[in-house]
Amino acid sequence: MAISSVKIVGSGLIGTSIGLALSARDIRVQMSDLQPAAALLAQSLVDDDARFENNHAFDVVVLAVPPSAFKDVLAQEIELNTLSTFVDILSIKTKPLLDVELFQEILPRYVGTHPMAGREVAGAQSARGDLFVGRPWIVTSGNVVSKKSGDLAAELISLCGAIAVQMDPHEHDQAMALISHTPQLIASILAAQLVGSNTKWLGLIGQGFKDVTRIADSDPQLWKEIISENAENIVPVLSAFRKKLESIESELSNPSLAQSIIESGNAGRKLIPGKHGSAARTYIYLHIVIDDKAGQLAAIFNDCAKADVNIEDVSIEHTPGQNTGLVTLSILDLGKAQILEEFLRTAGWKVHSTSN
Ligand SMILES: NC(=O)C1=CN([C@@H]2O[C@H](COP(=O)(O)OP(=O)(O)OC[C@H]3O[C@@H](n4cnc5c(N)ncnc54)[C@H](O)[C@@H]3O)[C@@H](O)[C@H]2O)C=CC1
Ligand SMILES: O=C(O)C(=O)Cc1ccc(O)cc1
Repeated sequence: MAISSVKIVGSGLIGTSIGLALSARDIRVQMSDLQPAAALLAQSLVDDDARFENNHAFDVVVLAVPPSAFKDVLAQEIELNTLSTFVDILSIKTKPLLDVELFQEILPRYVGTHPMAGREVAGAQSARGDLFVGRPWIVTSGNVVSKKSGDLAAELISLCGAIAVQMDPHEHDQAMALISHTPQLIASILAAQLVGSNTKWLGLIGQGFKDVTRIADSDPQLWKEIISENAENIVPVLSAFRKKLESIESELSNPSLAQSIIESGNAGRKLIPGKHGSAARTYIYLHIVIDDKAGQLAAIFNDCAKADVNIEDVSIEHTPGQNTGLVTLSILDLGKAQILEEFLRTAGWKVHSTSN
């Protein structure tokens, strides 16, 4: 392993999550931030015992700041770290590259990246060491990067448990417009429709609305930067969306049109890859009705281990006050799912299977 120490500039959600992941793999980490309180909190969470000399040569310096702070932080860190590899994790890639290109001499030591994992809540207090596990982590720097720096960035991504995906910066920004930035805008606009609406109706809101609008809780200060800096790529996606809305507006009373809208959505959802960013998979779901008492979940997992069947995912539905709950296990292999279903049924569980 080549990385032994890392400096992380920006002790917020992403910087601290990277720090936690690295520290768990015995990498020494220094957290830093414009706000001393943020840096102190992050350092306590990540690696309270870390002590570095003033002129310590970090293997990697991670720039985990908002886009607006990027250029100044980069200039400052280049001065301080004459040998380090620099890795940024900004959500946009074309504009920051122009800033990096002002420092031609560091291009071989500079790797632009973007972890495709995050949360709608900011700050070190929201960080999670497992945030990146199994997630794609885009790398947008190409041939100009030295082998050493490329390898260090790849190692950092791997230590965080993520999967590196190579991409051109322009293509990255176009892709983000479709899969991240326009959805953020639409979720925000949808949630904003609630403002001033009937409070009795608000009390009826269920999980569907919450699922679709979770990211409407995102940080306006960060997103004003991401959206405005990628406006060029977002506008065509938004226009196509607007045209679609206009085309269906006058015809919604037509049941077959309404059906085709929902069917197109079903088709789009099926295209979303499953675990590890691979192609969409077909899962077998085992639904287990459980009694509302302590230890049920542990007992199910215990039986899964006894049956030697790998569980890809698990979800729990439970209504407070109701004396039953529903645990759903996702299994990839049909044969294994059948073995587990039989095993659990014999062990006394109420099991029902479905597939997607
Ligand atoms: N929030 C998310 O889900 C994701 C965010 N990103 C990117 O990560 C970067 C950071 O975002 P978050 O961690 O969510 O934000 P955050 O607000 O949680 O953390 C940013 C931190 O940077 C610090 N900072 C600001 N200016 C600074 C400066 N000049 N010097 C040192 N520190 C400075 C702030 O004080 C704050 O602690 C952004 O560029 C964002 O695009 C990437 C993937 C996901
Ligand atoms: O909260 C979520 O699910 C996200 O998808 C967060 C996110 C925000 C910004 C990014 O650049 C990448 C991921």
